[in-house]
Amino acid sequence: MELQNLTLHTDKYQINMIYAHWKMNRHNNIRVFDAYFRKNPFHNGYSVFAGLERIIHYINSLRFSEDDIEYLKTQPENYDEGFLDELRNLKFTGTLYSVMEGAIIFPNEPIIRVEARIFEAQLIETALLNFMNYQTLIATKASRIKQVAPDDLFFEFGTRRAQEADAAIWGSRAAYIAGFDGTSNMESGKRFGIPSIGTHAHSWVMDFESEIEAFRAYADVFPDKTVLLVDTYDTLKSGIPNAIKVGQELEAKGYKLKGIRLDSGDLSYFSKKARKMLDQAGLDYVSIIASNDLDENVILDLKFQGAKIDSWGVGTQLITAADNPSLGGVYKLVARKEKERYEPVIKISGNPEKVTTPGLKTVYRIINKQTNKAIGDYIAFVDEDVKNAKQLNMFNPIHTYIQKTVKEFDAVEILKPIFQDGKQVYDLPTLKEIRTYHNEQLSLFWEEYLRKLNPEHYSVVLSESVWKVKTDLMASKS
Ligand SMILES: Nc1ncnc2c1ncn2[C@@H]1O[C@H](COP(=O)(O)OP(=O)(O)OP(=O)(O)O)[C@@H](O)[C@H]1O
Ligand SMILES: O=P(O)(O)OC[C@H]1O[C@H](OP(=O)(O)OP(=O)(O)O)[C@H](O)[C@@H]1O
Ligand SMILES: O=C(O)c1cccnc1
Repeated sequence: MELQNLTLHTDKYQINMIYAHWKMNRHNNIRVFDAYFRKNPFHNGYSVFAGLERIIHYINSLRFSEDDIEYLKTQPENYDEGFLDELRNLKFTGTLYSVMEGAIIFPNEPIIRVEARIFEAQLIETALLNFMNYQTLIATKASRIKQVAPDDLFFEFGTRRAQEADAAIWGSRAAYIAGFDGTSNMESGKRFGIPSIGTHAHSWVMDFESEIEAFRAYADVFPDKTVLLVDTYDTLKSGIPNAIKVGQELEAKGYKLKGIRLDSGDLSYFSKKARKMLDQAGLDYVSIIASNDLDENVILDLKFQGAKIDSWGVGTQLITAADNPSLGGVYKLVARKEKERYEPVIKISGNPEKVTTPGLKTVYRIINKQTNKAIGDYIAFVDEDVKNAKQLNMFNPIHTYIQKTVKEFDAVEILKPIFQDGKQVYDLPTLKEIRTYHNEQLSLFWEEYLRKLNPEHYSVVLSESVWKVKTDLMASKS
């Protein structure tokens, strides 16, 4: 895949900060940043991580071109020539840990940790958050949608309504990670190997003298792949009867009509009528696909009404995350490396949820050995031995009354090394592997945490050492 250079895809204040660091000769100081978010979107109980592949491509192609440098020269900041030379030589030399795409993740735990020269670590904040926030948001929305009808097929139809091309392309990949089955976007199909699918539009029908001619013509061209859109004129009186006629004609030629698509009106009523009419005509194998501003709530309601729909085309609501259009992921400085020691740093806030958690940390998923289900996530300093601990005190830093001691557990570190000293040490998994990993991850959680309405709160806790450093630092700053 062609790598796109997005080095200037950053906020100006990042460039100005790294310039000021350079002027003060602080730019080589090693710093640690954590990326995390504070609240699940859509009132969901979890989020689904996506965006890592693009972050890896971005970091691997991090280079200021001469064009970029020329642009920087036009800026009123009047950056020194020495700084521009430093930029000319820039590449990522740091270490980056991340959870894997498809992972189930929760608020307030590091999902990406960057340890690098401040010069690099500061520069990449904007793009890294941009990729992580959008793709994780869409994967989470897709997961909610898929969950309401796990045995049905879901197709991503949102390109025309997406916030421009990148969102459409990477959004359809995010949806596929979280369980969608295909996309209408051909570029995503080509780039990522996602199954691409398509029916036809109303314009196809309107371009012929009659609906039946339009259906026949399409079936002639695609005799074994035809899905007919039946709502251009009158769904019950002409659309479905004409589709049945064409289905029977196809049968006579040894083919099978694949499906019909409903795109307006009462989708429950029409689908039940359509199913009956198709079955009575011997076309019980013809599937019914629905579209029209669908989201997880409408689909759930249609399932509840007993709609006879097998496949769902979901566009606008998914690709724009319409009911919660951003994920508020942040990237915070958590430690300064001084002479081989990591000095934890903190950002204080009146809102306890916004106080940062200091130090060089990692995240363990604590799994009950008997049930093989996740109990909670445990944030500890990297040098704490969590895996071999006899017992853990799961102590919630915000809701301090929540405490439990766990004994028979496996601690699985969910942050994985992606770059070590600038070198990529992580082999990119295939999308198939990512989908499998996602499903394995889902199976680690009790359904109480996964349900779409009022899910149980999943515990994300701090080790006692992290909590102590945090409270001591808070006390020292107040
Ligand atoms: N049985 C149903 N129960 C609940 N919601 C439904 C049902 N049937 C359709 N819907 C949803 O109701 C909304 C109907 O929107 P709208 O009134 O704009 O569509 P329409 O008039 O049928 O079609 P269009 O305007 O696209 O020709 C859509 O989001 C659709 O998915
Ligand atoms: O509704 P979405 O979930 O976004 O799914 C994609 C929509 O795009 C197409 O409609 P079109 O662009 O022709 O316009 P329409 O929505 O007015 O039918 C298609 O027929 C779906 O209705
Ligand atoms: O193939 C389809 O039916 C389709 C594709 C994009 C948007 N709406 C429908």
